[in-house]
Amino acid sequence: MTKRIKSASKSKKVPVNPGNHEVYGLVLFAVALFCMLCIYAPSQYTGGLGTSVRDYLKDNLGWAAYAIPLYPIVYGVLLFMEKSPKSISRPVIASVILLISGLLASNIIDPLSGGQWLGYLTEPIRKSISWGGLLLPLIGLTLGAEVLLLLPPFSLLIVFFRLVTTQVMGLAQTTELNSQQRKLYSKLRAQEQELEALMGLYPTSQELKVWLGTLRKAKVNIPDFTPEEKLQLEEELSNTHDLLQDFSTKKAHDITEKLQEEEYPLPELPHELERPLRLELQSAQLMEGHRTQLNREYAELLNTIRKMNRERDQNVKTLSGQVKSHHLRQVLSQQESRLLSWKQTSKAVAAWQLQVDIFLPWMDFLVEVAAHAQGLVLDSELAKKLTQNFKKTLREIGWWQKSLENLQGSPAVPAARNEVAENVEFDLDFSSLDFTFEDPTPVPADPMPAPVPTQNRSASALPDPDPAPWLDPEETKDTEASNPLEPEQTRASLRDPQPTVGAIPATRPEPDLLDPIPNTHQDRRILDQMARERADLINQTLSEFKVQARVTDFARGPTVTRYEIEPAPGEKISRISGLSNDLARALAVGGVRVEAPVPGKSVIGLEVPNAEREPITFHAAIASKAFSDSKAKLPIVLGKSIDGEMYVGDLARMPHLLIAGSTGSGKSVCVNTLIVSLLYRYLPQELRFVMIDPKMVELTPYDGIPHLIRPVVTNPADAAGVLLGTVAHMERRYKMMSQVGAKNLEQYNAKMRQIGDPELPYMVIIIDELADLMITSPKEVESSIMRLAQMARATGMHLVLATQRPSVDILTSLIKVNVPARIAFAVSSSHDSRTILDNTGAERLTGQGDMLFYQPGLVKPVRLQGPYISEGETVRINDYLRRQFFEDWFGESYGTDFDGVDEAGGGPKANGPMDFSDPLLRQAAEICIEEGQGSVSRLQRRLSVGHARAGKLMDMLEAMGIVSKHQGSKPRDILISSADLPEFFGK
Ligand SMILES: Nc1ncnc2c1ncn2[C@@H]1O[C@H](COP(=O)(O)OP(=O)(O)OP(=O)(O)O)[C@@H](O)[C@H]1O
Repeated sequence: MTKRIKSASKSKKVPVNPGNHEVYGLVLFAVALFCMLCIYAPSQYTGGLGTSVRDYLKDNLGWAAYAIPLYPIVYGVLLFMEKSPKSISRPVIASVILLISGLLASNIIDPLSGGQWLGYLTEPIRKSISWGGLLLPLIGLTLGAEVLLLLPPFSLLIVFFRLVTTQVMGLAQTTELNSQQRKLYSKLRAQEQELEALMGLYPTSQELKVWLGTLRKAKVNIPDFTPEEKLQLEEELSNTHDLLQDFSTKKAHDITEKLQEEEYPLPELPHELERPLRLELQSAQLMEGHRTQLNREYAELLNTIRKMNRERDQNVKTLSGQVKSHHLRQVLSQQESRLLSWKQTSKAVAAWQLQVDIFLPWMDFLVEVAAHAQGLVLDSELAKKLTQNFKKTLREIGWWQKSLENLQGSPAVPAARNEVAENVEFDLDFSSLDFTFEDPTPVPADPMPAPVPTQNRSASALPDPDPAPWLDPEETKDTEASNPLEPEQTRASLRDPQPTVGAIPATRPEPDLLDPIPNTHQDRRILDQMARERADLINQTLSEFKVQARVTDFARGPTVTRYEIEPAPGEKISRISGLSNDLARALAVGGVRVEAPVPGKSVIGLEVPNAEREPITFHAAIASKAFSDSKAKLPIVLGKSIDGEMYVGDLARMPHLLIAGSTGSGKSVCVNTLIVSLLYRYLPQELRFVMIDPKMVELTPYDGIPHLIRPVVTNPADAAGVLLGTVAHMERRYKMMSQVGAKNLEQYNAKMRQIGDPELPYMVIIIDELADLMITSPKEVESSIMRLAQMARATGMHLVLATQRPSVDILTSLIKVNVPARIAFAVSSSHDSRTILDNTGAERLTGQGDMLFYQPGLVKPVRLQGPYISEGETVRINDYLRRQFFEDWFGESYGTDFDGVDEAGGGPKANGPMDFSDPLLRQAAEICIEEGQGSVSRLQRRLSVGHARAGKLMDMLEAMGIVSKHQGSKPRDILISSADLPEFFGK
């Protein structure tokens, strides 16, 4: 026995005193438990010391703090079981190397995400060589892996470099080819890439496999080909090109058939739901909020379904031309995500329908309640129940109808409602009421107000396909009468109405093209009461967690209410922010955001989503004093803050803006409000847009408006060329400015005014979905954006970039550094929020235009609710603008700068397809001959057509050889006489 013990103690080298190993093991275990508690558990379980330890570890070690408890656990277990810690030394060392390398990498990518300790080391590296610093952690990671896998040090790196060398050698071989071989080679490579892309889409296709195999074989043998073989290969390549084209066309045809089967029916809005509940009942006010909400949800569903339909139509269009693999890929992936999102949308439609069915009977019921003298008591009780649990009460209509039936026989004269409503006690014992009245003398209910058709608009009689959900047609009269926006303009338009068709001179659009400002009836008393109840709940939760703080005030914003919490002296802010999830649970909301401290105050802000949002319409936003009195050079409406202030930004000062957020969070609406803000301020002579919209749905409605210097670019492949053209135009502006000694656009234009020469307009370049461009041609796009972002400000050119993919490969550090103003909409993670704002917070936003806006000069991002502009409103404004004509000196002189460069590097691209069957073509030629010069603006005026169509007519006349090419600011020459016209157009 003694022998056995001896030999055992020999084989297991115990590092500690044999008697104490269990104690040491338990101590380590306790340390691990303490660390786990501090790091993983909410702060109320850890106390002051725990919170300090957690803060210390997290601040200094970043995310690696989560791994810390693992080490004492592992060592504790080993000691307890009397095992030698040496047995795990290799994995432990490897894990430490890997952790440190990971921390270094994350600090280089996202400063301080890996904690302050390593931050001191990585900061100088990051500053001097930026992402180049990733080499260091890369070496560390390979070392860690080598230790773990028992490989000799640096062996992985050596293998990697061997691989690279082989590739480079291969590349060197291709450079040895002569120029003819190279040409052949590059053709072959292009076809190979197209084939590979198609193989990716159709991996089972045998024909593609065979073609690809043949091509690859030929590629290898090119250097040994005789001249005859080369000729043969060229022929084969052209055959394969045709075969590939046929293949893609056939696939496009198959997909189109499927696209045509896709159906997304629009739900119907019951007309009862359009009528507001105008009853002086507390419960009716709550129900009215629900009705508005249902309308809003309906509008959202409609919007989503319309978008899907539009995208499907756009897909069909894409596949109708010459189809390449990237078209197929784009359409297939959009189709896939559309089908997925239809699954969700159809569920949402069904849920909405169910809610409507539950709600509709209440509308008649409330009318009956209002008509009854005793109804006010019922109303007060109903309001109480609704405030307590809205959804549950909504489902109990049967019970309430029965209660009303019991009131039959009461005198049916409506009482003085307001008085009673104020005097009724909310905790009345409803069950004690006697409902058995005799001699019923029912009085007809208050007639429900019938909807009044929206006022005729002076400029467009188009029905609004997507009215603002909260719009009440009956309010049109009141709101328009009380609309403070430019009353003279409105009156002038009434005196001298614009014709509804035909060309009109360029003027700023009038506010009456927008939907009327809705009159949202929200009872402040009820809202304040609800806010006070929530403040009590917050106080209660804070004291349950023994946090010494209390709510001192609140401010109700359009989307969230900010409760101002004052901590007692010595109380840590981190304790309150650590409770955000518990507070959200206590308040029964999805999430709350803590702003610590509120700028300018010594309190902590707790932002809690409102049960009912206050809609901010674009009309109301531009009618605000903030917009009408704005001295900004390029004023853009941003939204309303929690304090009720309307924020109007100045794009000229930003000087470029980045908008990012997850899908459906409100980016497109924001981009629209931004564009329309500028359209309301500037004529096309003063401001021009370049719009790039690879998604093909968001900006295409603006096609044809005179402010566009070229049609909206929808093909990502063209976008890089257009951006290059825009950079070239910026350089041209610099030259023009230096010739007259101007430092910026304002100085240049002032000089031009003095000598009576035309001024240069501001330019705003909008890219809606940067990700699509960055994927197609990342280098070209990034470098053009960089050049514009760094230099364009002085020339009056400004960028607006929008993306739904806030990842570091899209929002590269170069782009972020040069685009300092940011709008973040709701995102799914704090990591995304950091990528956009370099700060967390956007993950707590509630969607639907709820945003954080930041620009240099602000202490921290401001939370705003963006204004809503409906599709119908944008359509009306665009239709109005499309009819405008003006002397387009700028477009005729410099329009081709923005045409982009075609793929072969040749000349500028044409602005969309030419339609030689345009019935106005001959008339356009006659006008030019008659006037002895070719001018787009003259065509616009004389033919009463929009700028885009006149421009196309002129392009066609140029292509036919009737007018000369454009020559700077001079009108085009006429190259034929009227006697030659029959040659072109027949007798
Ligand atoms: N400012 C706003 N006020 C009220 N509702 C809004 C606002 N902005 C957006 N919404 C609602 O959110 C929906 C989605 O908005 P939007 O289409 O702008 O999202 P998105 O981020 O552009 O999505 P996607 O990237 O999929 O196009 C809209 O249909 C609208 O109902």
